[in-house]
Amino acid sequence: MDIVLRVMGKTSESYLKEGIEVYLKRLKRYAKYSIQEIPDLKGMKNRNASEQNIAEGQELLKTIGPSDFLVLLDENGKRYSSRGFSEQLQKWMNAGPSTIVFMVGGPFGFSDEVYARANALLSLSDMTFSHQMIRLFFTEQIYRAFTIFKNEPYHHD
Ligand SMILES: C[S@@+](CC[C@H](N)C(=O)[O-])C[C@H]1O[C@@H](n2cnc3c(N)ncnc32)[C@H](O)[C@@H]1O
Repeated sequence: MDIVLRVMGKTSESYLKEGIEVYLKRLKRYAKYSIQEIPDLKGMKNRNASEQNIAEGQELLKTIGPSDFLVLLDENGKRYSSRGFSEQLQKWMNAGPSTIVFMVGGPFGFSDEVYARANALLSLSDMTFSHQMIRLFFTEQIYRAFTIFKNEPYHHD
């Protein structure tokens, strides 16, 4: 099974790239996890928030297969402890989709069409993070979730 974090645009900051690489390397022994960057859309500066959301949403939805399990990262989604997330991830995996896609929204979040396709909404905090930083925080949480499944001494309650 593949676990994918799908995001709009490249990871721009080297300090984030470096941190993400650390966790991608560590994750190799546990899961088929990757970060897929969808190229930024051109001409967005002249569009209002709702137009941007709709255009980005259409791009994001093109990348979702009919049997993909889609989880949106969203401040208003369900919050878990790291241990709770680890259990929930295992349940989603046990349900047997070939791919679980976690998706990060753009500067204005997601369009209604994307919300309508989502299978679940996941919040990492009540605070809002940049769409760049969330890539690192989420990747570390995925690593943490796998070390919890495996009972390895990374997470301490
Ligand atoms: C800058 S935020 C945009 C959020 C903004 N509230 C909106 O909807 O207009 C960009 C993206 O980062 C992700 N994100 C930021 N903070 C988050 C959090 N606390 N939990 C989960 N995802 C978050 C979400 O995918 C969000 O769509």
